[in-house]
Amino acid sequence: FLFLKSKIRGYCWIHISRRAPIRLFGGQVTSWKNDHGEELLFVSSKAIKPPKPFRGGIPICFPQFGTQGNLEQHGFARNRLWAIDDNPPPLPVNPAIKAFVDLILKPSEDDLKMWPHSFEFRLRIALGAGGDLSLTSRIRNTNTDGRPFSYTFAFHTYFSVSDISEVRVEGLETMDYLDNMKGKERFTEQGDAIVFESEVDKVYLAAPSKVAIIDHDMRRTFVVTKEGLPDAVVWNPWDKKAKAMQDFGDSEYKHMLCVEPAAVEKPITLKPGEEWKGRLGLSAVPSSYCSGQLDPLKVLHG
Ligand SMILES: O=P(O)(O)OC[C@H]1O[C@H](O)[C@H](O)[C@@H](O)[C@@H]1O
Repeated sequence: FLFLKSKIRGYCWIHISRRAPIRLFGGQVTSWKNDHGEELLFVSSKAIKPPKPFRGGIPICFPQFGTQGNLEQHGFARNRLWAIDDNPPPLPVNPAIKAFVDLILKPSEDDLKMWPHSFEFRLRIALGAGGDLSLTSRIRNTNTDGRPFSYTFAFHTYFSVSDISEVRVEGLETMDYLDNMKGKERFTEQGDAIVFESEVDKVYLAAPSKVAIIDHDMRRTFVVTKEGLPDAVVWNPWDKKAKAMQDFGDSEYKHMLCVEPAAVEKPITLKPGEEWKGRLGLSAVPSSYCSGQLDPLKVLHG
């Protein structure tokens, strides 16, 4: 089968290959498991029900990332009911894909009052034979008044990690970033891989197409690939902000890390009839870390 549809707690979920449930509210992947049934994405034990955004999995930020505009934080797509797209325009066939589902979001009359642009947002969620997960976004300007529109975007991916203090992110060293905690001021990352000792909220600019999250304790490496999305946001709220968030446990920051392929610094502009495509690829590979034996270049370049 390609996917199953079920109704749990009054709202609709779909499951592809029993390994990745997707919430139609938000078009949001809420779980991704490996062959051993281990959860790879973080979901807060305090995640709340619609109409609030769901804390965990892979929320979609569109048409605005963060507070960069007049809309609600991260835009409205994560707060809308998406539909199953029964007849999506074809995408190039990838033989590694085992199962997929297509979703679609179009603006409601109320959305058009807030953001006066007509669009079709198609999302393909696919599982590969080895358990890899990919999300492909296609956004089309369907304005009939000849007007272009611009937006910012992110796949706000929450990874589950054993202990944030033991995690390293490889691939972003020496990159320029905007620090959301310092009024979006621009800095350059120094030296080594990124480690975590306090709150982090950074937008890495023109980040590489592959980033690795190395979890020593779990002996696992997440490889995040991105296409069409120049930036990568890295976020962990740490203890103080965790306590202030209603839908997040006080100590849950220890077990999560957001690495979010995104288009933040330079908004994407589409003319009527134009379509943009962005892709997120996730794989989780076993890593046997033994004091410095893990070769980051191997992780990043295969
Ligand atoms: O609480 P939310 O609206 O889901 O946002 C959670 C976080 O998302 C991103 O990572 C932003 O860079 C952060 O500034 C924000 O705090």
